[in-house]
Amino acid sequence: MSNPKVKIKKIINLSNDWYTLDKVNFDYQLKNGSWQNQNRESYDRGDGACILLFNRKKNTVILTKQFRMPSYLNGNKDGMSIEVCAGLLDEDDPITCIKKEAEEETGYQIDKVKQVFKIYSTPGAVTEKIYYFIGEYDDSMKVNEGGGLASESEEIEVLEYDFKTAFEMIKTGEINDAKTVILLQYAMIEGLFYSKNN
Ligand SMILES: Nc1nc2c(ncn2[C@@H]2O[C@H](COP(=O)(O)OP(=O)(O)O[C@H]3O[C@H](CO)[C@@H](O)[C@H](O)[C@@H]3O)[C@@H](O)[C@H]2O)c(=O)[nH]1
Ligand SMILES: [Mg+2]
Repeated sequence: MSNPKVKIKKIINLSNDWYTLDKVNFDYQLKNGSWQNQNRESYDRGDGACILLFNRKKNTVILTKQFRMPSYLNGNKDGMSIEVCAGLLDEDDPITCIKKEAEEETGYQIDKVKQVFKIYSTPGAVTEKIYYFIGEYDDSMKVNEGGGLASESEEIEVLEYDFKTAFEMIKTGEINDAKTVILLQYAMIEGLFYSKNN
Protein backbone atom coordinates (compact mmCIF):
# COMPACT_ATOMS: atom_id res chain seq x y z
CA MET A 1 0.00 0.00 0.00
CA SER A 2 1.82 3.11 -1.18
CA ASN A 3 -0.59 5.67 -2.58
CA PRO A 4 0.17 9.18 -1.20
CA LYS A 5 -3.41 10.21 -2.08
CA VAL A 6 -4.82 7.72 0.46
CA LYS A 7 -4.57 7.99 4.25
CA ILE A 8 -6.28 5.21 6.18
CA LYS A 9 -7.64 6.63 9.45
CA LYS A 10 -9.46 3.76 11.07
CA ILE A 11 -10.52 0.17 10.37
CA ILE A 12 -13.57 -1.05 12.29
CA ASN A 13 -14.39 -4.75 12.21
CA LEU A 14 -18.12 -5.24 11.55
CA SER A 15 -18.20 -9.03 11.35
CA ASN A 16 -15.63 -11.69 12.08
CA ASP A 17 -17.31 -15.06 11.86
CA TRP A 18 -16.28 -17.35 8.99
CA TYR A 19 -14.58 -14.49 7.13
CA THR A 20 -14.01 -10.81 7.90
CA LEU A 21 -16.00 -7.69 7.07
CA ASP A 22 -14.31 -4.36 7.85
CA LYS A 23 -15.37 -0.74 7.54
CA VAL A 24 -12.43 1.39 6.44
CA ASN A 25 -12.40 5.11 7.10
CA PHE A 26 -9.87 7.02 5.01
CA ASP A 27 -8.97 10.38 3.55
CA TYR A 28 -8.74 10.50 -0.24
CA GLN A 29 -7.14 13.34 -2.17
CA LEU A 30 -9.23 14.40 -5.16
CA LYS A 31 -7.77 15.61 -8.47
CA ASN A 32 -8.30 19.24 -7.41
CA GLY A 33 -5.99 18.66 -4.43
CA SER A 34 -8.65 18.74 -1.70
CA TRP A 35 -9.02 15.86 0.77
CA GLN A 36 -12.30 13.99 1.24
CA ASN A 37 -13.12 11.62 4.08
CA GLN A 38 -14.72 8.37 2.84
CA ASN A 39 -15.98 5.02 4.21
CA ARG A 40 -15.84 1.70 2.36
CA GLU A 41 -16.80 -1.75 3.56
CA SER A 42 -14.38 -4.50 2.58
CA TYR A 43 -15.02 -8.25 2.79
CA ASP A 44 -11.91 -10.40 3.23
CA ARG A 45 -12.16 -14.11 2.55
CA GLY A 46 -8.56 -14.59 1.44
CA ASP A 47 -7.44 -15.26 -2.11
CA GLY A 48 -8.53 -18.07 -4.40
CA ALA A 49 -7.53 -20.15 -7.41
CA CYS A 50 -9.46 -21.70 -10.28
CA ILE A 51 -8.62 -23.93 -13.22
CA LEU A 52 -9.99 -24.84 -16.63
CA LEU A 53 -9.33 -28.56 -17.06
CA PHE A 54 -9.30 -29.30 -20.77
CA ASN A 55 -8.64 -32.17 -23.15
CA ARG A 56 -7.50 -31.16 -26.62
CA LYS A 57 -8.05 -34.59 -28.20
CA LYS A 58 -11.62 -34.99 -26.97
CA ASN A 59 -12.38 -31.23 -27.19
CA THR A 60 -13.82 -31.39 -23.70
CA VAL A 61 -13.69 -29.49 -20.41
CA ILE A 62 -14.37 -30.57 -16.84
CA LEU A 63 -16.77 -28.36 -14.90
CA THR A 64 -18.44 -28.61 -11.51
CA LYS A 65 -21.98 -27.96 -10.32
CA GLN A 66 -22.83 -26.98 -6.77
CA PHE A 67 -25.24 -24.94 -4.66
CA ARG A 68 -24.15 -21.31 -4.14
CA MET A 69 -26.20 -19.55 -1.47
CA PRO A 70 -25.31 -15.90 -2.34
CA SER A 71 -26.41 -16.47 -5.94
CA TYR A 72 -29.62 -18.12 -4.66
CA LEU A 73 -30.34 -14.96 -2.69
CA ASN A 74 -29.95 -12.92 -5.86
CA GLY A 75 -31.94 -14.38 -8.71
CA ASN A 76 -30.31 -17.77 -9.35
CA LYS A 77 -33.53 -19.82 -9.24
CA ASP A 78 -32.34 -23.12 -7.75
CA GLY A 79 -28.99 -21.72 -6.56
CA MET A 80 -27.03 -24.28 -8.57
CA SER A 81 -23.92 -22.95 -10.30
CA ILE A 82 -21.83 -24.48 -13.07
CA GLU A 83 -18.21 -23.47 -12.56
CA VAL A 84 -14.63 -24.35 -13.27
CA CYS A 85 -12.97 -26.10 -10.33
CA ALA A 86 -11.97 -23.50 -7.71
CA GLY A 87 -11.00 -23.10 -4.13
CA LEU A 88 -9.69 -20.72 -1.52
CA LEU A 89 -5.94 -20.72 -0.96
CA ASP A 90 -6.15 -21.08 2.81
CA GLU A 91 -2.49 -21.67 3.75
CA ASP A 92 -1.35 -22.92 0.32
CA ASP A 93 0.41 -21.25 -2.59
CA PRO A 94 -1.84 -20.97 -5.69
CA ILE A 95 -0.33 -23.97 -7.55
CA THR A 96 -0.50 -26.30 -4.55
CA CYS A 97 -4.05 -25.12 -3.87
CA ILE A 98 -5.37 -25.65 -7.38
CA LYS A 99 -3.87 -29.13 -7.76
CA LYS A 100 -5.38 -30.12 -4.40
CA GLU A 101 -8.78 -28.63 -5.33
CA ALA A 102 -8.75 -30.34 -8.74
CA GLU A 103 -8.23 -33.72 -7.10
CA GLU A 104 -10.80 -33.13 -4.32
CA GLU A 105 -13.52 -31.60 -6.50
CA THR A 106 -13.10 -33.38 -9.85
CA GLY A 107 -11.04 -36.49 -9.03
CA TYR A 108 -8.32 -35.63 -11.57
CA GLN A 109 -4.68 -35.53 -10.48
CA ILE A 110 -3.13 -32.83 -12.67
CA ASP A 111 0.65 -32.52 -12.89
CA LYS A 112 1.14 -29.51 -15.18
CA VAL A 113 -0.78 -26.29 -14.68
CA LYS A 114 -0.23 -22.88 -16.25
CA GLN A 115 -1.21 -19.59 -14.64
CA VAL A 116 -2.89 -17.28 -17.14
CA PHE A 117 -4.37 -14.45 -15.05
CA LYS A 118 -4.52 -12.95 -11.56
CA ILE A 119 -7.83 -11.11 -11.24
CA TYR A 120 -9.83 -9.08 -8.70
CA SER A 121 -13.44 -10.16 -9.33
CA THR A 122 -15.13 -7.49 -7.22
CA PRO A 123 -12.49 -4.87 -6.38
CA GLY A 124 -14.95 -2.39 -4.89
CA ALA A 125 -16.18 -4.73 -2.17
CA VAL A 126 -14.11 -7.90 -1.82
CA THR A 127 -10.34 -8.11 -1.26
CA GLU A 128 -10.04 -11.46 -3.06
CA LYS A 129 -7.59 -12.00 -5.93
CA ILE A 130 -8.19 -15.16 -7.93
CA TYR A 131 -5.31 -16.96 -9.64
CA TYR A 132 -6.50 -18.41 -12.95
CA PHE A 133 -4.99 -21.62 -14.31
CA ILE A 134 -5.43 -23.97 -17.23
CA GLY A 135 -4.38 -27.62 -17.18
CA GLU A 136 -4.74 -30.60 -19.50
CA TYR A 137 -6.41 -33.75 -18.24
CA ASP A 138 -6.97 -37.19 -19.66
CA ASP A 139 -8.87 -40.22 -18.44
CA SER A 140 -5.72 -41.83 -16.97
CA MET A 141 -5.45 -38.95 -14.46
CA LYS A 142 -8.77 -39.80 -12.81
CA VAL A 143 -7.85 -41.05 -9.34
CA ASN A 144 -11.17 -40.72 -7.51
CA GLU A 145 -14.78 -39.70 -8.04
CA GLY A 146 -14.27 -36.10 -6.90
CA GLY A 147 -17.27 -34.35 -5.39
CA GLY A 148 -15.48 -32.27 -2.76
CA LEU A 149 -14.99 -32.82 0.96
CA ALA A 150 -18.03 -34.14 2.81
CA SER A 151 -16.37 -32.82 5.98
CA GLU A 152 -16.79 -29.31 4.51
CA SER A 153 -20.40 -30.07 3.44
CA GLU A 154 -19.37 -29.97 -0.20
CA GLU A 155 -21.59 -31.81 -2.67
CA ILE A 156 -20.13 -31.20 -6.08
CA GLU A 157 -21.27 -32.80 -9.32
CA VAL A 158 -18.50 -33.36 -11.86
CA LEU A 159 -19.44 -32.58 -15.47
CA GLU A 160 -17.61 -33.23 -18.71
CA TYR A 161 -18.80 -31.11 -21.63
CA ASP A 162 -17.80 -30.70 -25.21
CA PHE A 163 -16.08 -27.28 -25.39
CA LYS A 164 -18.60 -25.98 -27.93
CA THR A 165 -21.50 -26.97 -25.66
CA ALA A 166 -19.90 -25.24 -22.67
CA PHE A 167 -19.24 -22.14 -24.74
CA GLU A 168 -22.88 -22.08 -25.92
CA MET A 169 -24.00 -22.32 -22.29
CA ILE A 170 -22.51 -18.86 -21.70
CA LYS A 171 -24.87 -17.47 -24.33
CA THR A 172 -27.92 -19.28 -22.92
CA GLY A 173 -27.07 -18.08 -19.41
CA GLU A 174 -26.70 -21.63 -18.03
CA ILE A 175 -23.11 -20.67 -17.25
CA ASN A 176 -23.08 -17.31 -15.50
CA ASP A 177 -20.10 -17.48 -13.16
CA ALA A 178 -17.41 -14.91 -13.97
CA LYS A 179 -14.31 -17.06 -13.52
CA THR A 180 -15.86 -19.78 -15.70
CA VAL A 181 -16.82 -17.37 -18.47
CA ILE A 182 -13.34 -15.80 -18.38
CA LEU A 183 -11.56 -19.14 -18.73
CA LEU A 184 -13.86 -20.47 -21.47
CA GLN A 185 -13.38 -17.22 -23.40
CA TYR A 186 -9.62 -17.49 -22.84
CA ALA A 187 -9.75 -20.98 -24.37
CA MET A 188 -11.65 -19.64 -27.37
CA ILE A 189 -9.37 -16.62 -27.89
CA GLU A 190 -6.17 -18.63 -27.49
CA GLY A 191 -7.48 -21.42 -29.77
CA LEU A 192 -6.93 -24.13 -27.14
CA PHE A 193 -9.31 -26.45 -28.96
CA TYR A 194 -9.80 -25.58 -32.57
CA SER A 195 -7.50 -24.02 -35.08
CA LYS A 196 -8.20 -20.28 -35.31
CA ASN A 197 -9.24 -20.71 -38.97
CA ASN A 198 -12.17 -23.01 -38.08
N1 LIG B 1 -19.54 -22.92 7.87
C1 LIG B 1 -19.21 -22.15 6.84
N2 LIG B 1 -18.48 -22.70 5.88
C2 LIG B 1 -18.14 -21.93 4.83
C3 LIG B 1 -18.54 -20.59 4.73
N3 LIG B 1 -18.06 -20.10 3.58
C4 LIG B 1 -17.36 -21.09 3.01
N4 LIG B 1 -17.40 -22.20 3.77
C5 LIG B 1 -16.74 -23.48 3.54
O1 LIG B 1 -15.55 -23.25 2.83
C6 LIG B 1 -15.52 -24.09 1.67
C7 LIG B 1 -14.78 -23.33 0.58
O2 LIG B 1 -14.60 -24.20 -0.48
P1 LIG B 1 -13.47 -23.92 -1.58
O3 LIG B 1 -13.66 -24.94 -2.65
O4 LIG B 1 -12.14 -23.73 -0.95
O5 LIG B 1 -13.84 -22.48 -2.13
P2 LIG B 1 -14.99 -22.09 -3.11
O6 LIG B 1 -16.20 -21.74 -2.33
O7 LIG B 1 -15.15 -23.08 -4.21
O8 LIG B 1 -14.41 -20.75 -3.70
C8 LIG B 1 -13.99 -20.58 -5.05
O9 LIG B 1 -15.02 -20.03 -5.77
C9 LIG B 1 -15.42 -18.77 -5.23
C10 LIG B 1 -16.65 -18.28 -5.94
O10 LIG B 1 -16.38 -18.02 -7.29
C11 LIG B 1 -14.28 -17.79 -5.28
O11 LIG B 1 -14.67 -16.61 -4.64
C12 LIG B 1 -13.07 -18.37 -4.57
O12 LIG B 1 -11.92 -17.58 -4.82
C13 LIG B 1 -12.77 -19.72 -5.08
O13 LIG B 1 -12.28 -19.60 -6.41
C14 LIG B 1 -16.97 -24.36 1.36
O14 LIG B 1 -17.16 -25.55 0.67
C15 LIG B 1 -17.59 -24.44 2.72
O15 LIG B 1 -17.40 -25.74 3.23
C16 LIG B 1 -19.35 -20.03 5.77
O16 LIG B 1 -19.74 -18.85 5.75
N5 LIG B 1 -19.64 -20.87 6.80
MG1 LIG C 1 -14.53 -25.01 -4.59
